[in-house]
Amino acid sequence: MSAIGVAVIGAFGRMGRTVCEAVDAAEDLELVARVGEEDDVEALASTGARVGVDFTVPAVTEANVHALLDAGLHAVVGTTGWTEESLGRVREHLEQVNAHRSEPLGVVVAPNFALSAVLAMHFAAQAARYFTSAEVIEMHHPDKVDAPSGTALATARHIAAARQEAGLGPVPDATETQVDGARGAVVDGVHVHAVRLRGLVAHEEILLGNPGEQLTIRTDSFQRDSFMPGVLLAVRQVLGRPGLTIGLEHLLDL
Ligand SMILES: NC(=O)C1=CN([C@@H]2O[C@H](COP(=O)(O)OP(=O)(O)OC[C@H]3O[C@@H](n4cnc5c(N)ncnc54)[C@H](O)[C@@H]3O)[C@@H](O)[C@H]2O)C=CC1
Ligand SMILES: O=C(O)C1=N[C@H](C(=O)O)C[C@H](O)C1
Repeated sequence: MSAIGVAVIGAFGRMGRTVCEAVDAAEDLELVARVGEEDDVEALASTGARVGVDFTVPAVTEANVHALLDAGLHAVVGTTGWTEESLGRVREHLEQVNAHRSEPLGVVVAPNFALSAVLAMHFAAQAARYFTSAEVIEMHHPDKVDAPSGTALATARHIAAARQEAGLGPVPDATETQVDGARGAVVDGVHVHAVRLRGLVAHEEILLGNPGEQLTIRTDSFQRDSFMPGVLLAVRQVLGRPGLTIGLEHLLDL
């Protein structure tokens, strides 16, 4: 069987370079294009690429995905910054293009491709209904442009959904006076704190508290290699997953 042609968008960034190496090293994949800021994503139609992998910046990732779909490519996206609205536009675009195609296109968007992070989010959502308090602390390298991290946003939203389903009320918090920002950002009622520190890569702690006890769930990516098994899994599976898939957990049957 011939190798799957892969184009990497954001190929000269931290994640893009690591993805290029991982694709190069995989026997069933062929790296056919490295796309930088000056390159045209729609031109990928003539490169033999079947899947485009996007690790760029929040400001451009949605436009890149639309351009990939217009060029007839599947997309795997790790870039953060997605909203319900931007995901909705991709869903609509997929419906339009797939109505005219014999091989329907798929898009996988995941805030984190590391197995430890995906499991941490999953376990946190499972545990959330048993705890009165829940807070998320994400810790990253200081070159990261967005805060809080996409992973922390997703974690907080999963926790909030689990709390709501279990009928839990707001987390207890008697804070009345504070320095602005001292309690972090509040995402669907869950406080999220962002640390930026030289030496870190990508880390997250989920703190769950009850009277007299605490559960801490922690994930650490010490190297960007940690994201690669998930990225390659998504590249291989997106070919058989028409439409929009949000989160690696769906590819892991969690
Ligand atoms: N889902 C996941 O598992 C992970 C997601 N990320 C996310 O991936 C994104 C990238 O992270 P890093 O690689 O650390 O950032 P980076 O800043 O090192 O790389 C971004 C690259 O995108 C390029 N770029 C910007 N606009 C472009 C365009 N229009 N076309 C092509 N390339 C363009 C930049 O020149 C740069 O080389 C961030 O949103 C980050 O949060 C990072 C690690 C893991
Ligand atoms: O920018 C990063 O480095 C990371 N970004 C993603 C996020 O915002 O969640 C994934 C991981 O945390 C690394």
